Amino acid sequence: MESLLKVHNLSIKAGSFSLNKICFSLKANDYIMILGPTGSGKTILLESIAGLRPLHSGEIFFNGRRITDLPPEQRHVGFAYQDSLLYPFLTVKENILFGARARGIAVEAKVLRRMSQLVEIMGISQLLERYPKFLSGGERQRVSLARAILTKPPLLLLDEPLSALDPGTRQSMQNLLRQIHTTESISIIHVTHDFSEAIQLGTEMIVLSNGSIEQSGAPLEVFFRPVSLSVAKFLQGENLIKGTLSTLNSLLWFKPEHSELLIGPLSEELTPPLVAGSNVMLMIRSSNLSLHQSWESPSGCISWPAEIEYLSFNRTHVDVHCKGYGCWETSISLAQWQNLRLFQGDTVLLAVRPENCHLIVC
Ligand SMILES: Nc1ncnc2c1ncn2[C@@H]1O[C@H](COP(=O)(O)OP(=O)(O)OP(=O)(O)O)[C@@H](O)[C@H]1O
Repeated sequence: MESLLKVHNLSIKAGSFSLNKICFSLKANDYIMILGPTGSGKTILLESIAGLRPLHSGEIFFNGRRITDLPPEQRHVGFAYQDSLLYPFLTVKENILFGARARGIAVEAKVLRRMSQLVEIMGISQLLERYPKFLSGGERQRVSLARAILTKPPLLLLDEPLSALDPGTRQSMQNLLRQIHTTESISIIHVTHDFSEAIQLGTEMIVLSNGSIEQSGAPLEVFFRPVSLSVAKFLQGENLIKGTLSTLNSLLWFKPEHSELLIGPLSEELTPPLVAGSNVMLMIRSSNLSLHQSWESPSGCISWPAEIEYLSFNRTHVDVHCKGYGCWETSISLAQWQNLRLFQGDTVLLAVRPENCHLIVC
């Protein structure tokens, strides 16, 4: 499929910070989530696509047309800023209609009808005559979002658009974004710090670090298979264990540092570039590590004994922290815990399927 947006070798300098040779493309109907530590260049990247930052080098194409030097108003992208940036001397209604007014369509019945529907869904219909300084942070964010999506731009750029919302309002705004993405064919690039938001909404994910793309791909692929330790840590990878690879019976096994345990044999698909003696980090997502009271290893799994160090109870599940050949974290549902009745000091069997042992080269 043709790319709607193509960013090629984009570099930007801002003081001592630089965004380095960013390349990615977005197909019509993609929903790209951009994540990265604070200061990694997420906002600068969005601003450069919107035409608000001059490029140091590189090119941007939109619908096959080079837009690198086009001013923002000729790019037809919607932009909702992290800090809303509403016009202080305009009311909420005038702010929402601002882009439509610039295009001479603010008085059209269908535009006014869409505005009424949006403000109703967003819970801000009672605020239309207010000025921005009399709005809460969450209200300002919703006004900014309404302004960005009113004219159905083919590309929508969102910079942490839901960060100031309470969980309930955030969920309904996520539903709205999913709906406009699918039913109105609006492609979206969305910056967030919230990984669960990225999984719920994104079809693609880009992780930025120090101004470069560190990893991109389907959100769950990046979640379960981070390419580097920094991506794994940023995405709160659990069960990150340092060790080396060893050979046993011509197959590769993982040996945790300071431990006699051999975890394996590892799935051959995961290890082709790796050889015995390689220093690696093993990562097992806690959702892939199961816990058993019987000593029989579940079929097809690698297993080892461990002692429960402590349990941490949540509303729906219990995090179980164990020690045995390393420190391990897994979680079980509250209902499971009620059946198993596990306590601190109990010995259990931990098990994982070989294909869920993800290796990161150190
Ligand atoms: N005009 C400027 N002059 C100098 N440095 C700048 C300028 N604009 C941005 N920066 C710096 O560039 C870096 C990247 O900024 P950016 O706002 O893109 O980060 P971010 O990833 O969006 O961060 P956050 O998650 O905190 O919003 C930061 O260190 C910022 O201080």
